[in-house]
Amino acid sequence: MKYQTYKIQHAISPREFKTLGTNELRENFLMEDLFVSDQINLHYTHYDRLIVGGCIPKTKDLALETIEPLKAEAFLDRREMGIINIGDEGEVTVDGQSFTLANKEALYIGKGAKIVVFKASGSAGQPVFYFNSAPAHTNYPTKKISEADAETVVIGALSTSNLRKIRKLIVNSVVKTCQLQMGLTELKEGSVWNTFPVHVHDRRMEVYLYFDLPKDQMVCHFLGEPQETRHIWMKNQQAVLSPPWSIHSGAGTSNYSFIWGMAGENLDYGDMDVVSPTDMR
Ligand SMILES: O=C[C@H](O)[C@@H](O)CC(=O)C(=O)O
Ligand SMILES: [Zn+2]
Repeated sequence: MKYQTYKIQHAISPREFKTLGTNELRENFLMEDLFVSDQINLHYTHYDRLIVGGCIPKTKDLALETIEPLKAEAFLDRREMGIINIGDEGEVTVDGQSFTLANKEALYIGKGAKIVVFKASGSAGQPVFYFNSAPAHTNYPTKKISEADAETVVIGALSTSNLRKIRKLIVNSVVKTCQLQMGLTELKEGSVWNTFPVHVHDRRMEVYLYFDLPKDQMVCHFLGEPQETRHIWMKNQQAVLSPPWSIHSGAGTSNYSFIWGMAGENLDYGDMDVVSPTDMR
């Protein structure tokens, strides 16, 4: 398929992780060019087989095609998927049913959906769709999740530069999901640290997409075991993988938002092993 690309991301062990230099770290964890006009770009990861994707349907509709590694007729034959729009209002169709997604709205698509189409923007504003897909054991109904449907919490404080609002969009208290969980966190102006104090959850992998980062600003993302950390400098609209054994946290040169997505063992959002800041290395 000309407008669709995919890349395989192999799993890295903690032992191998320690030996990686800057370029190898970036190659194995950073997804730099997810969003290209009129293209669907996918990363098939070997962390819980989560697929990370992005697309900007500008001049043509982009139908999500199966990819060879799935050995499946349709992309979602054995998978579920969550889409979040980080651009202007746009439309996605699932087997002919249309869903309008405003900025920061989500769509859960259940296993077995045959045809998913990201509709061209035409002359309206430009939607930018980000999505995660994980293997699924059963079919749950496709459902749109708006901000009003989400479970929202405000945590952190301005005094510790980590005041942020977490919008849990695809979690089991909001929508039936097999293993995929997704949500969106917005840092308040003046706050730069996400997910601090840090945590790991060896039961689940995670992926972050940073967005709404002002021009020329960067996020320094931290990963690795809590006592063996590394960093990756990231630009707006780039995503980064977090193996189950890794922390996932970042500090920006301004405030920003990010989408988190997880797959793995359980659906308990709060199941995290928190690390004391003074134990970090
Ligand atoms: O396991 C959960 C994820 O790491 C995120 O939801 C954390 C987050 O959004 C935050 O603290 O800002
Ligand atoms: Zn986490």
